[in-house]
Amino acid sequence: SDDPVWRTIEEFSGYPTHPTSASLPSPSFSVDTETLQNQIDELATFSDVPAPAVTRVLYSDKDVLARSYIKKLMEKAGLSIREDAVGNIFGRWNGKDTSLAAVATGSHIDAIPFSGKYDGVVGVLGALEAINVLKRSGFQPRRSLEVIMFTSEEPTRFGISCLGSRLMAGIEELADALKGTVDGQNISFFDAAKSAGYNLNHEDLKNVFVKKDHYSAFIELHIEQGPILEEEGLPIGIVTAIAAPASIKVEFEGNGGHAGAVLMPARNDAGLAAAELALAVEKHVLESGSIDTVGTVGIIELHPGAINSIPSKSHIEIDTRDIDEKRRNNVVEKVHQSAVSIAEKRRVRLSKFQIINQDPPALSAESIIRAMTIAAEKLNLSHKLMISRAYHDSLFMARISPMGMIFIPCNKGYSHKPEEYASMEDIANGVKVLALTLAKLSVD
Ligand SMILES: NC(=O)N[C@@H](O)C(=O)O
Ligand SMILES: [Mn+2]
Ligand SMILES: [Mn+2]
Repeated sequence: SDDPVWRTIEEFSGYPTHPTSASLPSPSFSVDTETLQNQIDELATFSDVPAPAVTRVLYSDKDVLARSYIKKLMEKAGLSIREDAVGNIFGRWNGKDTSLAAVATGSHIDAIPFSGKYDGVVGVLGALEAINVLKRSGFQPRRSLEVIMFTSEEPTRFGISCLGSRLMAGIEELADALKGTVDGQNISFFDAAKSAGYNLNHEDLKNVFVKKDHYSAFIELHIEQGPILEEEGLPIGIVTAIAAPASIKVEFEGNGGHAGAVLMPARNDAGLAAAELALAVEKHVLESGSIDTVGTVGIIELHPGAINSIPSKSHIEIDTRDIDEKRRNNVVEKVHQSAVSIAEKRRVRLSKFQIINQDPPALSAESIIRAMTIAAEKLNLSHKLMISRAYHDSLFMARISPMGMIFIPCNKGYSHKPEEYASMEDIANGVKVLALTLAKLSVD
């Protein structure tokens, strides 16, 4: 064919994609943008808050509705559907040689409180459309292609990020920790899962573990969640590494007391200890010597939470990241020292300093970076190599499979807020690069 994309697919698959019989209309390598936009908009309606914001928390009623919606779309795409014990959902398109390890792609649909409708969603609905694009083109994969909707990439309900992909990566500690894990309403992980239709007990968690060579490759399409691609007018980002996230839960306890009657010298205010620690996080991050080090205190809760009562207990959750694991660990250590010295100085008890996760960064596989680069070039889409400062399920899929990520621009780099937005033109470009990359990797 004279069409560069076809030539590429023919090259990839080693056989003509254009069915020779004159009867079949020649297909076009195009994304059904209207349907895809409708799907993104419809999925956003499964939310616990009114539009344009989206809140969709793990195993909530809206999450269950959204999961059924995804399964319906997988069925429509002609995929065979499987769900594991914690609700990771798999849609498979069998290749010509099902004995070969499959190529997987996917992302998440859970959304933190008051966020947008593109984070993760583009990587799930876009993956399904990439499959549809290849099917419409008459392409037949050699390796099977599998779309994965990961359970709970966001840490909202149980404070654990990438819960589904961590378990797939076989992280035993997490399986153990889930035994005693409860959410803010004291509902256990297992009870929450049961309420969403996942009747599992602790023993079942190991069945979620995936063997190292189960997949030959994993690719995730995602909005950049930063401003670079938009600022540089580039449609495609090829991710080379994902920064290393860590999260910490800290609690201080003091005597509390009456806001009027207790004089300042007699106080040991757990609230002020929390405030001081939050500023210490910022100080340690700013002193790391690198712009790549970030730190956020996204949660501070005070008990009893009354204006005229001195806080007797404070609960703080800290998120710190860096592409340099050692530098990130230094920050974690310094934050720990600050928590201890603040507790001493303010005569409060440091009742909890719990490191929830302290993950290493992940590198993309050269082979997949090459396949994504070729795909972008064949599609005449300018692109750049870049790192991801946000974490993704890819961070853990990299432990069991060669990994790669495709970024598309998003409005002003906004994310985790209702103003999050990616144009359908940019999404369609991402879907095409993903489709071509999947085609290539499925015949490798
Ligand atoms: N991609 C993304 O937003 N992941 C988040 O959970 C994060 O905090 O990085
Ligand atoms: Mn997110
Ligand atoms: Mn995401």
